[in-house]
Amino acid sequence: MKIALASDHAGFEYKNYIFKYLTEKGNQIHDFGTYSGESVDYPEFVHPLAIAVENNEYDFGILFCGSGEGVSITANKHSGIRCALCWQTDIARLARQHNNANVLSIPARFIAKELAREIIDTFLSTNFEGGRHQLRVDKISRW
Ligand SMILES: O=C(CO)[C@H](O)[C@H](O)[C@H](O)COP(=O)(O)O
Repeated sequence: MKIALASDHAGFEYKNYIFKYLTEKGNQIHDFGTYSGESVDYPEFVHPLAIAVENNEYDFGILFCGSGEGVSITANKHSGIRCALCWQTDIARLARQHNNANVLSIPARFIAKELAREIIDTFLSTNFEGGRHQLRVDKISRW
């Protein structure tokens, strides 16, 4: 799978951990930054990832910040992005099954790295159910 990653400083450590994990599993990963723990502004890293995912250059995007909120709010400004903030595996599963989410947001300051990994595995391995959910997803951007 082709997966794009991005974070701010608060999500930097988790992004690096997940980059290594997903690369070792055989995925093609692109890191849109940030590239250090120095304080940065998350929109600068989220917008380029969102544009690339929207252009189908990647199968999915995964974002990391302290609460997961800022990166999620930013990503969802792009009409082709459905970014889901997930702190439990069941929420990640439903984000794919019901919402066809194409970007996942991880609250790095609120969950353990191991749980983040499980959430990401669930998100990437769950398919969209379509059907009644497709009608709803279509109405998100066509209102
Ligand atoms: O956008 C956020 C808050 O909803 C993210 O959690 C950021 O990572 C956070 O705002 C960064 O805070 P900091 O005090 O500048 O490290």
